[in-house]
Amino acid sequence: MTLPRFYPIFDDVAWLRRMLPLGVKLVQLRIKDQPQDALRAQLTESRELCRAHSALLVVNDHWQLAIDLDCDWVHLGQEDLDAADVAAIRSAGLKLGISTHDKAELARALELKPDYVALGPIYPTILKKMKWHQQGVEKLSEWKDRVGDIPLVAIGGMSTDRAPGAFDAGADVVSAVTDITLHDDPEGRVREWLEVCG
Ligand SMILES: Cc1ncc(COP(=O)(O)OP(=O)(O)O)c(N)n1
Ligand SMILES: Cc1nc(C(=O)O)sc1CCOP(=O)(O)O
Ligand SMILES: [Mg+2]
Repeated sequence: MTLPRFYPIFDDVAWLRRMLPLGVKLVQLRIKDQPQDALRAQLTESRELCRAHSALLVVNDHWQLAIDLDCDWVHLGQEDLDAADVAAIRSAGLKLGISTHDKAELARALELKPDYVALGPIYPTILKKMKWHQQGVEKLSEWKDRVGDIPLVAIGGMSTDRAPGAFDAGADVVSAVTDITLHDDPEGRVREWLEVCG
């Protein structure tokens, strides 16, 4: 499977309203700590916006809601996998992306036949506290050897300047949050990302 090479992550549908018209074709909605009705409204509008812009929407964490709302993709981390019903996700036809941080997590992910594998944090991230030290781009080459044709996503501290190095090392897709959301001109930054990612 070939995925778009630029994969921004946002915490509110309002970002999707702004960024999808610029040409973003793969986007994750990563919402923490919202009540179920608000989540449902966010996912429903995001699904419709992505359909209207021919973009892929990946729902982080909320796999049951993604099934219920007829979404196409979910992203799960290792702790999410402990509680998720992967068989239900698969039988509902959803595609699945999985986070990995070490070889044991990668082995677990590969057993589930993921539609992409993410490796992070490639560089230090300020988005959330992580127990993992930065992996470095070299680890992307090792991961690419291990995942073969499964798309490999580089995440964590990524920027437009760092993206080419990640692609050269073996990433198929580069994901970013704060490089966009904390930028003075998020739309301008997304345009730069789209250019860098070709
Ligand atoms: C593309 C991508 N990679 C990694 C993550 C992290 O997932 P997870 O470890 O479950 O952590 P949270 O994002 O849920 O805090 C991701 N969301 N997307
Ligand atoms: C959500 C997330 N997961 C990571 C992982 O390594 O699994 S790093 C990360 C944060 C990415 O944000 P930023 O681009 O601002 O560093
Ligand atoms: Mg998660």
